[in-house]
Amino acid sequence: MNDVSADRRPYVVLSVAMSIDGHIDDRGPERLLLSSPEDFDRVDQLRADSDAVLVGAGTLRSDDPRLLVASPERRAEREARGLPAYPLKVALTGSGDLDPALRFWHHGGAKVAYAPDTAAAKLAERLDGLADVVGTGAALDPGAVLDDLGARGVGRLMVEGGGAVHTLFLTAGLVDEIQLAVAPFFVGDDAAPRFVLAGAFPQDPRHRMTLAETRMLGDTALLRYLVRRPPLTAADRHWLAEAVEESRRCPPSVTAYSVGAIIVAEDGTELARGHSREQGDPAVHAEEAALAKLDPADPRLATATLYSTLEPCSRRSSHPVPCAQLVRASALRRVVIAWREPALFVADCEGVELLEQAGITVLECPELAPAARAVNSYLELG
Ligand SMILES: NC(=O)C1=CN([C@@H]2O[C@H](COP(=O)(O)OP(=O)(O)OC[C@H]3O[C@@H](n4cnc5c(N)ncnc54)[C@H](OP(=O)(O)O)[C@@H]3O)[C@@H](O)[C@H]2O)C=CC1
Ligand SMILES: Nc1c(N[C@@H]2O[C@H](COP(=O)(O)O)[C@@H](O)[C@H]2O)[nH]c(=O)[nH]c1=O
Repeated sequence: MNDVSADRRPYVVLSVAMSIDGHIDDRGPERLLLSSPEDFDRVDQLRADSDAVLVGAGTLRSDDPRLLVASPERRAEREARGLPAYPLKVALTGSGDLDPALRFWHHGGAKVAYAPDTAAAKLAERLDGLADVVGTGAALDPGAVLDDLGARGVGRLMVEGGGAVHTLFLTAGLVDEIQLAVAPFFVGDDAAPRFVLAGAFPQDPRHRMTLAETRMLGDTALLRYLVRRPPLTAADRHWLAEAVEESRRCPPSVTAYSVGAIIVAEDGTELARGHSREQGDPAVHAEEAALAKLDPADPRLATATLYSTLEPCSRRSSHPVPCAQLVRASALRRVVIAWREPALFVADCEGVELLEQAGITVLECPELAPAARAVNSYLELG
């Protein structure tokens, strides 16, 4: 194993589709289709957005999945960004008993398998170069898996299941986000596989997750939970609401968002604020305008928070440097946003991911998203 610290671990998104009664499959020989076509498309997008996709040995044996990015456009888009067409494929096994004939090993790009040390040597021999095989110590250790993936440059990991693997990562407190698709039917069989097994989950009645988003995908409901984010404070809500007020000052534009941003020191002092297109500059963004008013060496920035009504941009045509990069280049380490950027001007904004990859804490306040969005109701947001 590579010896690296936990701060290089990837952001972990757990994705699962379950029936209303919490099952992720039935007991039949075929894979049960729970997702709607629209939800399968979400899964494909999430794979394309990930650096690695991980499944457990149980899923490999029962479903024999190929675990690819199906869309040629998404693969081309990855390649245009300098990435391999397919994310790294990752398998977890306790026993090391994985058949080299499984389709997993023969499609897509690079593969890596993790197993306890006792099983790893046997598996490496059996796979004979089909995948990198890495021992994680005496047990199958998910933290060691994340350390090794981080050292391989994986910034964003998608965990696709099944139930034992979901339980392993969740009970270890290693999941950042859950994308839970709920299919509109019952399986009605106690013995069918469940989303999770019994276990001690850090998220219990006293530690509730943040429901960041609900989305209708055909007949399937997508629930997006932020799992291990510290809760927002009353001061965070106050300042974000103030940023929404600031966004109302933006000169109208049918080709750009109206955004407000405020930078607040740890002691609650407002340091700077800005809004889109302020002072007659048709291209300036709110975060950029606020940052420009501060000395980059201001020592208060390191413990300050940037409140922005919209996710900082990751690509832009207006100015050369996107706001997520400006924030990364500043001393700021904490960002609170109300609203993720919809796919209107940019297909896939990665502002939050870019910030998190730089170790910046990003918190979302879903209850202020409708207000931030309402200021932009003149745009065709879909
Ligand atoms: N609806 C959905 O979104 C999805 C559904 N599924 C379904 O999930 C089911 C499979 O789930 P499940 O059987 O739980 O299998 P998993 O895919 O979770 O893999 C379980 C295996 O991983 C290894 N493992 C996991 N945790 C540990 C641990 N703590 N210590 C040692 N080894 C560990 C073991 O491998 P080994 O056996 O080699 O020792 C274990 O058998 C299938 O029916 C599949 O269709 C799967 C993915 C998504
Ligand atoms: N049935 C089911 C899922 N099943 C999972 O999808 C994976 C196989 O993908 P592929 O290689 O593309 O065929 C595998 O892990 C399988 O268990 N996923 C979902 O999002 N929704 C669903 O309804």
